[in-house]
Amino acid sequence: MSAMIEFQNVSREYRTGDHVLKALDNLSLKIDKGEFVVILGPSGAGKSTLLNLLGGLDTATSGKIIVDGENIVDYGDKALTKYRAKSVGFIFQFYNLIPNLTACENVELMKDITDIDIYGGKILEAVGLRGHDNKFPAQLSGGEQQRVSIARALAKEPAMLLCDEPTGALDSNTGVLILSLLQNMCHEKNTTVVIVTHNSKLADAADKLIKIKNGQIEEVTINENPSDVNEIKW
Ligand SMILES: Nc1ncnc2c1ncn2[C@@H]1O[C@H](COP(=O)(O)OP(=O)(O)OP(=O)(O)O)[C@@H](O)[C@H]1O
Repeated sequence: MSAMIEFQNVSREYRTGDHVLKALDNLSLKIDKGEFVVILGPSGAGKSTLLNLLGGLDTATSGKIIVDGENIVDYGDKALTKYRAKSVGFIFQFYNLIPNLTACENVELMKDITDIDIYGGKILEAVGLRGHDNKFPAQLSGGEQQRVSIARALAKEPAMLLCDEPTGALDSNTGVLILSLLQNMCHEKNTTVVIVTHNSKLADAADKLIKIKNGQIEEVTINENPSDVNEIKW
């Protein structure tokens, strides 16, 4: 497998007065195309910072982030916007749904940035939201809104899906349904999936487990026989 993503000596510093906090400290890692990657680490370790840098939502202080052969740290605003729109699907805890569009319309919005046919109702059904197509975000629960945002991220079939605690607001059955969908995207569409979580049980399902501590890599484990998400005892 080719290394689709490579962090080379990446640091992200935050300065407050004389104090410099290194959210990421000279971190290097590789992620292959189509890998199901789980990132674990204590609170404040730098997990979200890593995901934000990879998604082009934040800029590294130093180092290179190579994606498909290009260093995205060098991208200007226009190239970054295109990168985020075309290559990356975000599944974050904030939903960012458009309030005056229905669930189905929120998903089908992705038609504007992709060439693939998108049938909102079908994707909503896959995330367990059959029959909710015509509801507006305010008529849905927090977990349902999160599933609409997940459906929206899946709809554009991006090369990579970046997920920050994707099941945080969901009950355990729905959480497994979503994780299973993500694992299937990896296996069937060769999507690279990177999940930041506090749930260490997900480690068994990962092709690659990356543990982060104090902005640095603590351990990388390759799992030769990852479990199916549905087989894990949650
Ligand atoms: N905008 C910011 N300004 C200053 N410090 C920040 C900023 N964003 C993050 N940090 C600091 O960077 C460090 C890493 O934060 P990050 O959010 O990446 O951690 P995390 O591993 O995702 O934590 P959690 O599991 O609690 O979400 C923390 O010490 C945090 O306080």
